[in-house]
Amino acid sequence: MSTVTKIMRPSGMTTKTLKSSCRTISTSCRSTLVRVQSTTAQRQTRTLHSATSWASAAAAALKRTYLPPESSTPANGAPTARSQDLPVSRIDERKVVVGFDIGEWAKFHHVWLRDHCRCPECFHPVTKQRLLNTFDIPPDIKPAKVESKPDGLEVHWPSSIPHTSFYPWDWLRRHSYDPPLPRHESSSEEILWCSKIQQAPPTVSYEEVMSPDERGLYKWLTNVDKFGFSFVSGVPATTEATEELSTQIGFSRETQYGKFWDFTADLARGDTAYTNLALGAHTDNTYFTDPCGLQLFHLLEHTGGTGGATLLVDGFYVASILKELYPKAYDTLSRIGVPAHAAGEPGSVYTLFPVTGYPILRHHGDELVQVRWNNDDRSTMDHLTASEMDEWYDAIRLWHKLLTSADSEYWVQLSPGTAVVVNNHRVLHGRSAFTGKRRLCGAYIGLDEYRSKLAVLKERFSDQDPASLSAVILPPKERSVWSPLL
Ligand SMILES: C[N+](C)(C)CCCC[C@H](N)C(=O)O
Ligand SMILES: O=C(O)CCC(=O)C(=O)O
Repeated sequence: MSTVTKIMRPSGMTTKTLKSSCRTISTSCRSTLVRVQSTTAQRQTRTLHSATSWASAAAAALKRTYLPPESSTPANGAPTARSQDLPVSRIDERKVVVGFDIGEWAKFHHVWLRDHCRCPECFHPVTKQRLLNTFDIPPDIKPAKVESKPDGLEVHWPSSIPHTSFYPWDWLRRHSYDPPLPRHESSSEEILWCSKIQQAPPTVSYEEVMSPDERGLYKWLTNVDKFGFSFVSGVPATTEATEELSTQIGFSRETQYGKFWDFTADLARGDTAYTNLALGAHTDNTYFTDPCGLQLFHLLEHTGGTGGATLLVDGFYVASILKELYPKAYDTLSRIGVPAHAAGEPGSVYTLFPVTGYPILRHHGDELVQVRWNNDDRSTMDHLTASEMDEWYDAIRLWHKLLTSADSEYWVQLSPGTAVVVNNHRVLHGRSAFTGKRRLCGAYIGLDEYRSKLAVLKERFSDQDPASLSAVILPPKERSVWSPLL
């Protein structure tokens, strides 16, 4: 799955222009970036399949174009006959070759195919766990026969270890690796945002979210999936209602601050969150190996004072600007680890292992998957060379400049009744200093719990637009052993 980050520049702006305009960014959001997790090529149009049916001679000629040239050793078994427009398959010395389309073929190791059999004997139909012992498979196993069936490839293993396996075409194609064929899954879209998001912040109503059909919950989490945060309006201003709201997503993540927090500026816990100081844009739990996934906040009260506005910044948006304008700094922040600690509680002291910590920008391949930034919770930087130290400070200064620009910052004054959930791996949060009595409640939710709930809701509603889901309560769909998730 590749990720494409596109910067839709105001017309006529070139990168050079961009640099100058970015440095003088005032209020206008420089651009809207749409980061689309998309497949690479679109499926080639099956021009041939729409053509008239083939004469056997033509089909024979085509088989050659469907499949790569035969391996040096003669293949055992001619390609299965192509009929009713089915993919073709052939047994080579160590792999089965499947021709899905003109020029779209992939090879699968014999041992891989046997190892991935998902019949009830090899793969538990209920628990979706593997039952087959991989290490009982002879390393030189080879199918006796392969057959192209309407729904998939049927493989007959040799009579010495009799077994028949079946692999749906779509599943085989999705898991192709030699070579990996372009994926055709619908793209899931991440929308990077700047301060302009204030015009239409992603919001769902409490009533929708709490609806038993889970339609509103799907809408809420789809917002978080796209924007990295979402408000929930109309939440009763109580800890009970807020806790019930957070458990709609999943069980909360307990930490040294408790399972569900109800906090104010009384230093009840050893952290500046429990003061009235301003907190710059940060992500939480930088001192944990695995920072929490979601963070839910609900302002329950603010009386007798001012300030206490909430700050949200899209870390992926800011990172994309840093990458565009200062690629060297982007690389530095993607490489150099930052140590962190939480040492304000007498009964606990959290530090990172390895002690040199993790980079501010974490990637999976080329894709940015996490922003980890809290300059207040940072420990001592002592693992860099002198020149790296200069490089790192230069880089975080550029990062800070972009992070705190009017273009990036979205300030909002929360009020009782409106909760907000942020993806702590992407969106940074903070607050302005305040006076008076200010009380918030909320919870952390693990990234895996959030992703699991979203995946279940996608299974249930995937073919419907969350915005237009009917109020009908859909029963949970039976999860197939061929689910694209497994
Ligand atoms: C529990 N509550 C969210 C109120 C505060 C947590 C402390 C925040 C900490 N400085 C961090 O950045 O992780
Ligand atoms: O008080 C707030 O609005 C946010 C506090 C905060 O940043 C945190 O608890 O992580």
